[in-house]
Amino acid sequence: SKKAKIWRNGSTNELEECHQLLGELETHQDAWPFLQPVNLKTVPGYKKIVKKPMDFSTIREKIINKQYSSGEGFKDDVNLVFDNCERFNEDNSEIGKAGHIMRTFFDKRWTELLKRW
Ligand SMILES: Oc1ccc2c(c1)N[C@H](O)CC2
Repeated sequence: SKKAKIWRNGSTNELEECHQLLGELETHQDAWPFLQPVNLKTVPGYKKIVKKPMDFSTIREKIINKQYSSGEGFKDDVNLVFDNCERFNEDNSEIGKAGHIMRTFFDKRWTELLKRW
């Protein structure tokens, strides 16, 4: 829920399950556009167009540094990766297609996790 400021039932295994799911995202064959931050110095327009850059390595750092107060914050950052991708890339481009595949994969796994919590 929006107001949740702690992990549901306070269990640490939710945080571990987000960390495991992140591993599945990082090892997916279509993850390559999302593994590292976009280089704002070399990609024309990206810094202006994408207000909140996000990538899987940044999400990993945030988990490790306990910067998520809820599973929702983790989910929001993963969705931010895919929303940024849609903003900057044509749907039928290689990176645009990878973003749609990765979003579909994440949505399914996230739904499965929510059913278990
Ligand atoms: O042609 C290009 C070149 C660089 C990038 C993209 C497309 N899309 C990524 O979202 C951001 C980086």
